[in-house]
Amino acid sequence: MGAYGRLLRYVAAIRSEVALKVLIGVAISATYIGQALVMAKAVSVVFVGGSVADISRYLVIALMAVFLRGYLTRVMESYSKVMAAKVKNKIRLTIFDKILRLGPSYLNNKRSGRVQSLVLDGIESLEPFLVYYVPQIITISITGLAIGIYLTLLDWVTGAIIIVAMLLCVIVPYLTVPLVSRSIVTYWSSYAMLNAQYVDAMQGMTTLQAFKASRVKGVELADNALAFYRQAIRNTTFSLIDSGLMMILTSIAASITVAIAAFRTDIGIIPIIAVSAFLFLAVECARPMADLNNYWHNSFLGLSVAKELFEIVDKNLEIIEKEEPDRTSLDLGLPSVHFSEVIFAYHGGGKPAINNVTLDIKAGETVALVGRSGSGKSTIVNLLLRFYDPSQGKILINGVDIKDYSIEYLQSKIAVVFQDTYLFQGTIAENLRMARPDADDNTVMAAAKSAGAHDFIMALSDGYQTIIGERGATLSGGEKQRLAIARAILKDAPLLILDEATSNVDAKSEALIQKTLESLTRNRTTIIIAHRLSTIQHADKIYVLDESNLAETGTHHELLQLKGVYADLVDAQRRGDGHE
Ligand SMILES: Nc1ncnc2c1ncn2[C@@H]1O[C@H](COP(=O)(O)OP(=O)(O)OP(=O)(O)O)[C@@H](O)[C@H]1O
Repeated sequence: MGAYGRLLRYVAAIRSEVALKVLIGVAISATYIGQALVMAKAVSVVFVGGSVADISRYLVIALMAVFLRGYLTRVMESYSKVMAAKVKNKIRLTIFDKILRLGPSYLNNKRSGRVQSLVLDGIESLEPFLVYYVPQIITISITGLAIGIYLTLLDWVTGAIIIVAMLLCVIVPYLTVPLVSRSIVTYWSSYAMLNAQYVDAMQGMTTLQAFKASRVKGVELADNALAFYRQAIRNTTFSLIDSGLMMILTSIAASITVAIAAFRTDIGIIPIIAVSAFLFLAVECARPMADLNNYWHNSFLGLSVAKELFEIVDKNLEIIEKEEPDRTSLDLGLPSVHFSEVIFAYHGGGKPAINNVTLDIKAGETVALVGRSGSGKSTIVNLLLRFYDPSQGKILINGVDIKDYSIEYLQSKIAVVFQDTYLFQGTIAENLRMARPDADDNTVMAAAKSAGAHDFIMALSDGYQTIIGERGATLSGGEKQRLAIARAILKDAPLLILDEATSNVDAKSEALIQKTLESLTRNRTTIIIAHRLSTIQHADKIYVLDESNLAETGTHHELLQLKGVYADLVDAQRRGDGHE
């Protein structure tokens, strides 16, 4: 089914609202038709020399129709907004849910500005089609049919001309679809590209300024804005030509109708009142047609965006959940983790990010993963969280393949402190409660205290209610990391992953956090990824990765004695020439 047909399914989801809107639309048309008929009557009364009282009566009825229409139009407009909010919300939820299920691997290859344009502006542009065009075409079918039948009964020749003209008005705009849609697709692409570049420039503002590249980026943005402007003008031109053609077509049809009706009256086939009826009703047929054409043009952007939206809806999930997934085996004591000859390569990544890696982490152990940058440590975490599935090999937790677990259940049992802490626009308390929404204030505060975050939070203007900017823009790297640790403490999951957990904090905070982490790891199975090798000397086991392969395994002392990769890393760190 094409994008149009699929969009209609969303209209079906709000069918009662559409039905009510059509009803109001028909009522509005009825006021137009009523007014036209009354005016026709008034004009014919003038011709036969009727009294002023008669004419005034008709004019009063016409005036009442005008007021009633004004009221109904207002009701319909506000109702349209409610409908629009409902249907757009429904589509946004569907897309958002799908993107979440597609997971990080999907977004890795996308520009965030592009996805943002699609989900926000793209869905916004569906409103004219879903909320205006579709109800209008149903309304026109009903009222057009009624007027057509009425006029055909008055005079079938003139009535037939009006019906043919109305059909042409619906069909003709479709003939320009190939031309206009090409132009709109280009328009949308240049808009999405401009948006993506803008978001990119905003996010990388500090880098641009540090490298004095703001001007170059500004010129690039200006060029793209110009291209977008040109495309917008081209679209408007197409739209105006099309609307102009429609206006000419409807005017010609109305004039021919009235001329033929006048001629047939003159030769005595139809009465004079019929000419007046044709005169006014022909105009009433043209008006909703012009509206329809308008809605059609406004719908075009949405219709081209819809294809892109449905590409997301149709995208196959790479991470598929089992039909009746396991939701219990992770509750059986502390988890053990086993990687069995796991191989994994990212899409477009070329060589495997981890190659034939076997790990054996016993329940309650604290193990460390170390290795040079790019050796595959974070990839192991990504696989454990099922952001990706291994190309070969198996990952077992508590002896069960992680593919057999419900993804939500699996992820609820793992607390991670990522290298790059993501904080959302909102209060500190809200950001912490993400880990456990039902946590009361005391529990939130206790977690922050344990993570060494309480003091700096209290020093902020509104304490836990302080709003932190997007991505925690108003906090230092170390502060963000302590909030991330507090989140992990709040989550209270049996498997804890600390990815470079203390890399962003000063020596004093690090000592404090180390103490917290020691108590935190006591009743958990913990995987620590650390470049500061001093912090993992007491780990039960250290796995050393080297160029995607597992190079060495052992305790700190055993590995030092091996005088291999680990000993080199420790040596390099001692000499103070960086982490590697
Ligand atoms: N999303 C991705 N797409 C493609 N390749 C990736 C992706 N993420 C990581 N890689 C590649 O996979 C390899 C392993 O990366 P990984 O992030 O696991 O290393 P790491 O040991 O955690 O490095 P670091 O200590 O610098 O964080 C690297 O070669 C990296 O370039």
